[in-house]
Amino acid sequence: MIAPVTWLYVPGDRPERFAKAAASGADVVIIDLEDAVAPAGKDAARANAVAYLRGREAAAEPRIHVRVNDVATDRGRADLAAVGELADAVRLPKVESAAALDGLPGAAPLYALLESAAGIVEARAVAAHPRVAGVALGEQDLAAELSITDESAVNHLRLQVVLAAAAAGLPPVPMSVHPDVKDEDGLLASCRAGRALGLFGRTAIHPRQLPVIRRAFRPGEEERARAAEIVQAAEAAERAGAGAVALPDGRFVDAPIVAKARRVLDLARRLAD
Ligand SMILES: CC(C)(COP(=O)(O)OP(=O)(O)OC[C@H]1O[C@@H](n2cnc3c(N)ncnc32)[C@H](O)[C@@H]1OP(=O)(O)O)[C@@H](O)C(=O)NCCC(=O)NCCSC(=O)C[C@H](O)C(=O)O
Ligand SMILES: [Mg+2]
Repeated sequence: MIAPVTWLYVPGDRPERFAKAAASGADVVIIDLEDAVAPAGKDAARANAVAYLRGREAAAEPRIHVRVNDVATDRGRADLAAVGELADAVRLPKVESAAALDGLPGAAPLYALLESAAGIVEARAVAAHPRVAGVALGEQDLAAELSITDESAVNHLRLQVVLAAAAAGLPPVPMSVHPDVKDEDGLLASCRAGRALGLFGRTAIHPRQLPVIRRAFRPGEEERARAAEIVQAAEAAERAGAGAVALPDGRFVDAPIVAKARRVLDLARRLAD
């Protein structure tokens, strides 16, 4: 299965926006009970999320995740108890150790947000926890803690999480939010840089960011044509009963390259206009 490309946050205290988010074309909608909601709105946000999840059709698209408050707090644990059986997955903010995930109730798949120095340092152990279905960075919190303003410095942190996820056999890591919703050029450039680092897909805060993200992660024509060439050569070799695959230019390709080429073609089809 190809991992989600677009993940759209919607604040839990804006229930009139839930249906808009669900109809936005995002692969995953994340109802946020954490930082997008002011303390005074948090009880209502949880109730809104529960009501929406109870009212939706079973197995409906897109998948709906809920970001709860920090499960080290009473509020976070109460969020988890309320939405854990209803959401398709629960997103945990500010995870700083694998031990923090031990014994969490319910069976919901958990996505761990690593958004502090401690969280990044513990990325491998967190990613390897049996309850964890995916990991991601929270770059706004990280930047605040580490005073990082340069994206090339953030890349160092991103790579640590990319490696941790891959080593644990998790899906690829989606990029963190681009906070300036009007900066489409900056978003596109940043997505392409992230893609080159092995990140895949991105969380958005506004529906207008979704087409930009899809465009950034859509394989280019040259990449698609190259993948098609590899797959055609592999299929021709298979028909001929040959083990080794040679491209018309004489280069050999092996099974992982063919598998990657098939993923590129799947992605190009999925993200075609
Ligand atoms: C960023 C926003 C506050 C902007 O809101 P607003 O100024 O009201 O947007 P617009 O007027 O442009 O809205 C135009 C229409 O689009 C709909 N809309 C906007 N945003 C959303 C959305 N997220 N989901 C669904 N629909 C949305 C509006 O309803 C308008 O529709 P219409 O009236 O029919 O024209 C706002 O976009 C927003 O609140 N975004 C989400 C913020 C959020 O959830 N933040 C938490 C995640 S950030 C994070 O995770 C950081 C991380 O933790 C880290 O540390 O890095
Ligand atoms: Mg955060």
